[in-house]
Amino acid sequence: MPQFSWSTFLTSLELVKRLPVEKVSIFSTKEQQGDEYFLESGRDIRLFFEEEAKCHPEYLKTHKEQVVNKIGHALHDLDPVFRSFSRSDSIKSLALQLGFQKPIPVQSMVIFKQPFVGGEVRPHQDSTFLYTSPPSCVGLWWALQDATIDNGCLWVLEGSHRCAVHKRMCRTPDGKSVYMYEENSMDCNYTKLENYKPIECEAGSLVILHGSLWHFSCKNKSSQSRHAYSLHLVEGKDTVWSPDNWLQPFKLRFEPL
Ligand SMILES: O=C(O)CCC(=O)C(=O)O
Ligand SMILES: [Fe+2]
Repeated sequence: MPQFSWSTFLTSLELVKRLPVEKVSIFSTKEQQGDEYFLESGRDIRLFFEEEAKCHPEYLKTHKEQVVNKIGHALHDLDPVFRSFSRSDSIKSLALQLGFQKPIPVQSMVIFKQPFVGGEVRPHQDSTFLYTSPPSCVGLWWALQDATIDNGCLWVLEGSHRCAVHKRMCRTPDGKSVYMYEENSMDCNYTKLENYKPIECEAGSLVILHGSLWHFSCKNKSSQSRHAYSLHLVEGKDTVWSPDNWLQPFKLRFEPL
């Protein structure tokens, strides 16, 4: 198993300090992220904030490290420390063991689940956002801190990796916003939260998420943060990256491991 490189964690804290608060972009899984700042973050490194930050713009400027929700989405290409970790031999070897022939990292995020304000991530399948034909997305999620029920660990719907990809988030033809599209009818009941199981794990643990697996995480109501690094791979051999995915390679081409 690829060991997490702790220098990447320190780098993410440095990035939060260094990156400008150009725009108070709030990350929410309740509303669609249709704005330009989000849509162009696929091939850049950008900061997103908790909903609470919207009401406290001054606080955000002085204490952004306490209200940052995530940094994304091309750390694995653009930041040298994240790049060397995300493209290490051990991650490539893991991807090959998982059955990838030409693994391509397409998205990376440091997800901060801050004490008291860290927001929920609603139930979803990762292939909804990173769709290939046929679907091939796999998420690698490292706990940077112990993840518990109290601080908002992942919850997964066992067996749902066998479900079809229910919805897709697509870019509108003008490229300026996104909409949800029902790709397949609902073949598993993902709405019953009591059927999900918590994945509590220690700092450094790696959780591998099949792109069709339904998962969510709750708001962090505790005083302990629950930060994570998440890297998504897709298959580059005999698959097609959907031209209407929100995340497009544009000038920064996708590069296999
Ligand atoms: O860390 C979380 O709470 C959610 C992460 C997630 O959905 C992902 O990495 O695919
Ligand atoms: Fe996810």
